[in-house]
Amino acid sequence: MGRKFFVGGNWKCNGTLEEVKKLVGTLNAAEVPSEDVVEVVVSPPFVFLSTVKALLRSDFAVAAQNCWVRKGGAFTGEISVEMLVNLGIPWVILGHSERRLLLNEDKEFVADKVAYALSQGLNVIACVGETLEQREAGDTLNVVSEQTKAIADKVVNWSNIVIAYEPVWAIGTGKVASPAQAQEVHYELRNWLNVNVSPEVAASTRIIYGGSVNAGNCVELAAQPDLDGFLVGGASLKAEFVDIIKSATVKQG
Ligand SMILES: O=C(CO)COP(=O)(O)O
Repeated sequence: MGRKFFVGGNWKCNGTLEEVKKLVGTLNAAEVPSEDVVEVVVSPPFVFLSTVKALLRSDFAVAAQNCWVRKGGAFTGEISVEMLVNLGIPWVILGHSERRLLLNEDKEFVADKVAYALSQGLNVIACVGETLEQREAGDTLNVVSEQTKAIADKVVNWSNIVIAYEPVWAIGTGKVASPAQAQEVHYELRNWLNVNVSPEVAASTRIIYGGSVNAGNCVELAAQPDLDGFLVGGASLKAEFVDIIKSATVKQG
């Protein structure tokens, strides 16, 4: 199947220039498994992207946290896909629940962004996930399938997409999904891809987990068969992120 373990660090709206440089220094000094074993991508706020790209070790890549939905132009405050391509930024995170919920990005808008970013050569970390209310109503699988379907309806080539399953109730709350809860949704998402896209896409697409991942819970999560890595928030701002990267070796044994 060849799904290389993927660890993303989503720095969200955090950090000063000094803090960002210090964090990059920590990452650069870290001993981690080789690029054959794990793909590492960190996502600083837009204003620090160039600095991080210039200073970061060459085996780690950078991602933007958002982009405009179509070609750039008269869209005050937005950052275009073309600009990211121009700066050599290879990845973008799209559809994060903080943008879906706080900035009212609906699934069609997210899917349009994914399709446009891919069309211009970016790799996309596409986030899906249910709220606590939706989980308690038994709607988890419906919600994540609908979010994935919106993307699948607009995307032909899946080779540059990583899906991040991030249950909203687990983000920044310290309430991590149990390994079994995560595995169940990852399995169902892969099954959805199998039935609705193709067996090849289901087998090759990485589905990573996000929501209160830390050094203490990453190994058990990483051991789940349909979990191909992590999208880490809070812990990606700390040296602990290195331990999370190292959990990739769980897949080797
Ligand atoms: O939203 C997340 C990553 O995109 C997860 O955030 P936390 O790891 O802080 O829960």
